Amino acid sequence: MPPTANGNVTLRGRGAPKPPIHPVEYEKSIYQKGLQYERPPFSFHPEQWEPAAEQRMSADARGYVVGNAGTGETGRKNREAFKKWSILPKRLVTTKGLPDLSTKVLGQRFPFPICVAPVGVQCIFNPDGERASAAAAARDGVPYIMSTASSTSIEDVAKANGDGVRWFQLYWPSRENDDITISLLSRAKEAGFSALFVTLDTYILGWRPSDMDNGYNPFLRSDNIGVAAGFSDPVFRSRFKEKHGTEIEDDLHSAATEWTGTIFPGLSHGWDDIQFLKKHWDGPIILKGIQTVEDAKMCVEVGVDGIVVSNHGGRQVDGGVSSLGMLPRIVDAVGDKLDVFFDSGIRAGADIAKAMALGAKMCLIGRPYIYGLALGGEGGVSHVLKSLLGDFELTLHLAGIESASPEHLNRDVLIREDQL
Ligand SMILES: Cc1cc2nc3c(=O)[nH]c(=O)nc-3n(C[C@H](O)[C@H](O)[C@H](O)COP(=O)(O)O)c2cc1C
Ligand SMILES: O=C(O)C(=O)c1ccccc1
Repeated sequence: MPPTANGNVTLRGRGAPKPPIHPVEYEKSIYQKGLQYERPPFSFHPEQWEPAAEQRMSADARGYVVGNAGTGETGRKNREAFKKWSILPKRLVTTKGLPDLSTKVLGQRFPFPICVAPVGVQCIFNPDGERASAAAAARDGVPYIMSTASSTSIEDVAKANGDGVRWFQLYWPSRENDDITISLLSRAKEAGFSALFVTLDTYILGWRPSDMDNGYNPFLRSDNIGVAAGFSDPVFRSRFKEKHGTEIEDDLHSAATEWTGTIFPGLSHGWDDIQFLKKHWDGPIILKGIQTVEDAKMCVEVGVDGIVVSNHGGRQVDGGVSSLGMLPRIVDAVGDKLDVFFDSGIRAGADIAKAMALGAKMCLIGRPYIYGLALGGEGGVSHVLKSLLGDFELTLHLAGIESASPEHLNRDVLIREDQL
């Protein structure tokens, strides 16, 4: 095995992950161990993760995670968009080692171009929920984005993530609740979250037939599993007491309803409000849910550090455009002015390669790691992350692509299938 190309990547700042193992080592160890030793908790086939996890979940959890908005058209388009592009493998490309998978975002170099997407209420899928996924991400050298809608408190997620890199995703309360927003941001900062991802596409949940068929809202379960991040907030707690005259614990249902209404306020903020976040967050700000060139240009204008080209996995606007479809235009318009992250539809290593070739600097992994969590807790999340990275690494290596940097992984390595 050639020496690792990225073994000596250095990371600045707090929370830099330990040098991770090279993804291909995962494959090597599996072949070497064969069937004699411990096997991964479930299949390596990325397309089997969803059906396998579905079998393990309750109908409610299944509908919630697999479900999309409306007819599911945008969810399907997200996947179809990847199939329109194909990789052009090159031959007799001599290299000194395996490809360098590192990427630079937010002024820092990271060993791998993936991070864990913010996904709410993970205790639905495994009792360890966010603790398990945050621990796996840290172990595998992948940044973890914690959702405001987590079923674990900010401080407990930070603890599980240890010296990993962690970023906080904000579901942004409306401006009359600025004190709650400030409290969430200061707790996140205090707990070592170094960047702020602000989700713009979900000020109210989309039209979700599966959840409505099941009468299911993960926040409003009788066991109150979905609300830990809010119930642990001192400002939310005192606001609730002022308003209702009781402690949260004395009226859990009202408190859960109140928390849902706080982080999904029903109306959108405006571009002017971004200045408020800049004032109260000392660190990079990334706006998540961008799908148009016009909005991407506005993000440059208001002076944020990055965007996530995302349609929330097709869960918000049914009939909306595919996220990958919009990526190249958005990159052309703003790619040299801020960092472009990408999600919605990544399911395998080749998908990461295609999104990066179209200009993304880092991809957020969404549903696949939740399937890993449902199938195998922390080990399951780790298996998914390592599998995606190993698959990505060998895809680049065997296509003669020397690194994940734009110098090597760019549009020249892709061709449109419909133009052949
Ligand atoms: C069950 C579930 C819960 C999610 N919760 C959040 C959330 O709390 N905050 C957020 O910004 N995005 C959330 N998302 C969206 C993801 O961050 C990401 O954009 C999406 O999963 C990408 O699509 P994909 O999983 O189909 O690749 C959620 C997605 C799913 C599937
Ligand atoms: O389902 C989602 O997409 C989402 O963002 C969410 C997260 C937590 C609770 C409810 C919805």
